[in-house]
Amino acid sequence: MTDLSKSDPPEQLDPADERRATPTPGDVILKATNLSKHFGRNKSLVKAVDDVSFEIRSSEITTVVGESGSGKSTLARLILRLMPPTSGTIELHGTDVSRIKGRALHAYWRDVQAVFQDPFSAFNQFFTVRRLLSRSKGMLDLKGESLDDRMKTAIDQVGLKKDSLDKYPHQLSGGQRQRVMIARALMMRPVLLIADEATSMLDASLRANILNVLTDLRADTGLTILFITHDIGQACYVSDRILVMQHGKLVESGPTEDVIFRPQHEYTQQLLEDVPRLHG
Ligand SMILES: Nc1ncnc2c1ncn2[C@@H]1O[C@H](COP(=O)(O)OP(=O)(O)OP(=O)(O)O)[C@@H](O)[C@H]1O
Repeated sequence: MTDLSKSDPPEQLDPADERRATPTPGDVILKATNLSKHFGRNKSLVKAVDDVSFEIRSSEITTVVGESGSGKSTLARLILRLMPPTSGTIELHGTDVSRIKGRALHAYWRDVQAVFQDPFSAFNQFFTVRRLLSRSKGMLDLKGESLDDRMKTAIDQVGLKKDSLDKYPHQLSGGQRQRVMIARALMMRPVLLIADEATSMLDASLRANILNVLTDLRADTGLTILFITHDIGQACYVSDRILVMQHGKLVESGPTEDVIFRPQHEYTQQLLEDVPRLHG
């Protein structure tokens, strides 16, 4: 019989790691405070993101909605840390990540993954899905799991069959390719998945399909998602919370029900007028 009193004490987790490992649904995992990104100067100054504050909660789908040019993609790029903010902060699990560099930034890029509009550009037409997914091997923290198992889990989570791994891009539909891109992101076991206009290049039926993949992931795995769209109808379909952006400003935010059925800001009301059936 093992003498438990003599066994090694359990490894102590850093409090931040502990929160990461077991986030409670609804906990704030990412917090943006007075975040701004300005381009140009003087007369050509563009305030793409202008003093924006919000929180993203664990196991929720938060959607940023706004018309073209409202600053959605710039906000996504800031959160992805593809560029530094002009001012303001981004905290992940309470740690300021707005200006991190080097290894810390690489670790952050594992935690915060993204899928973009165009599921075609990332594919090399001569590579199978397996080869495409294997390319992220160097960035993965497999924790003893085999690469093959990690790939199969991810493919399964997005509702693709295992034989998809041996397919070439031309053998997949646009929707299937976008699922592969989501699987590639999931292989990193991200804390947050950003889907930036991830359905825009798909036709209506495939669009619904991808939205369902996202809502299923949230329901089945507790994944936290930041969904970015110009379409308030899609925002209503998938979101727990909605953030409405206009000219770089956050003009309204709240639980989906409140924003959709009791919009306070004129701009939100205007966006909703374009979706009469939904509003009715
Ligand atoms: N690198 C840049 N240099 C200068 N201006 C930029 C840059 N990136 C974005 N902008 C400007 O910032 C504003 C917001 O752009 P952004 O792409 O974030 O909006 P968006 O809501 O995502 O629009 P879309 O849906 O059309 O992509 C626009 O006026 C855009 O021209």
